[in-house]
Amino acid sequence: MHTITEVLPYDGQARYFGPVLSPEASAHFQETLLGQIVWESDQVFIYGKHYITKRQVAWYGDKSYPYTYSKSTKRALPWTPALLSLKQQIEDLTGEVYHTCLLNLYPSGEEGMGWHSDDEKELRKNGSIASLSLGALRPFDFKHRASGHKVRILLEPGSLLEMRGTTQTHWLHALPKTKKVKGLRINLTFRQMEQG
Ligand SMILES: O=C(O)CCC(=O)C(=O)O
Ligand SMILES: [Fe+2]
Repeated sequence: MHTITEVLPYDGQARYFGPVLSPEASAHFQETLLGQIVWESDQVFIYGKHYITKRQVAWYGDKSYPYTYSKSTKRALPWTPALLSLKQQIEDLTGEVYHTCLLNLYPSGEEGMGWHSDDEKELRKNGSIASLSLGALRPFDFKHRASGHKVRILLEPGSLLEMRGTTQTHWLHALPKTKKVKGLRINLTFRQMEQG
């Protein structure tokens, strides 16, 4: 069984399960996803300037759900067998059902993700988001919107973090850049849609 650690002190729940995949299974899924997922570069706008990131993204789901970010809309691709297998394992662990998955590929520690919350209107309000990490170990930060309180955790290879309840309302999260990490990391966030 997994020892689940609650990482937020108040105003939401973020449950860290630790590694839920063996190193062998993690390596297998990492290779499969690298080869089979349709990865695309992300676009960001910073102070009105347009940048193409080295981070790559992909969007999969039960149906062709639209997903809008950085002013562009993508449609979810159908699940691959590897994604369905991971989705099933994660649903068994969390007791939730997910409709979509956003994948992020960080080639090294030089790529990260800035402060945000996953509170788009397409997502179920106060739903569950299950974040599975493959590859390099990376720190992951939470910041409370009102108090500024910060919490840092380490996302181990093969680990699962579930954010639920009012987490997205009260807390921001980020994947900080770090020069210390040379290896690649893949993150999968399984999400519940409002129209799921
Ligand atoms: O890579 C991560 O761990 C974070 C990804 C994330 O926050 C997101 O996709 O919304
Ligand atoms: Fe996020």
